[in-house]
Amino acid sequence: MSTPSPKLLFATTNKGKLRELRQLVGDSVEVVSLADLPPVPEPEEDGDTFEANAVKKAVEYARATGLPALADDSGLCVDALDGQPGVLSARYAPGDDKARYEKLLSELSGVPDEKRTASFRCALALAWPDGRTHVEEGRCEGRIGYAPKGEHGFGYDPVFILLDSGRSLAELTAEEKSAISHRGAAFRKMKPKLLSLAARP
Ligand SMILES: O=c1[nH]c(=O)c2ncn([C@@H]3O[C@H](COP(=O)(O)OP(=O)(O)OP(=O)(O)O)[C@@H](O)[C@H]3O)c2[nH]1
Ligand SMILES: [Mg+2]
Repeated sequence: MSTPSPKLLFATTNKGKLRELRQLVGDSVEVVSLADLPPVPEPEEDGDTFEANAVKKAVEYARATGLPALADDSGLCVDALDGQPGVLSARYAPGDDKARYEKLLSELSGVPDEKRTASFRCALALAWPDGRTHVEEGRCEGRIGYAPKGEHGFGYDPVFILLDSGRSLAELTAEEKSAISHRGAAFRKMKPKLLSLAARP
């Protein structure tokens, strides 16, 4: 029996997102990641919204590879910073994730608990090689802590505190995070479209 051909490209360069998307999709759809394919130029993320950037990434990766592509544009919107870093979350500070959340903590120094509210947002875009697209969004509410805690997750997770439990997103297992996260919420809305890719004629 021949190996079945891949049905869906996870079009992200972010290993944390890739890990979460793989766990969310399980074995319901055959997937490949960018690392499995010949190099493809990285789209410029010049949109003003998560949706615009997610669609741009999905369309460009689908055209370049000939595969249906699922792209994720996401970020952290902090109320006391007028929604920043928002779509610029990945570029908020040079260096690594730690440098970025440390900058955030320093920007919020002296800001009291009740004004440290924030939300994670995620737009997931599915694009077919012919240019058709479908977008779903999700969000997760919380507040920014005062020091990092937890070893799981990625990005700003160690400083993002959940309102009900007081735990950081980085203190949750991958399954616990996906059950309440912006990405998990967007993914569950997108899932029927993804399953339709796997359907055999
Ligand atoms: O703590 C976090 N938990 C999350 O669940 C999460 N989701 C997104 N982010 C942050 O938001 C930016 C995304 O930027 P982004 O959408 O452009 O992705 P990226 O550039 O890393 O990869 P790509 O998918 O574009 O290839 C990056 O700084 C991420 O750290 C998160 N941080
Ligand atoms: Mg990016």
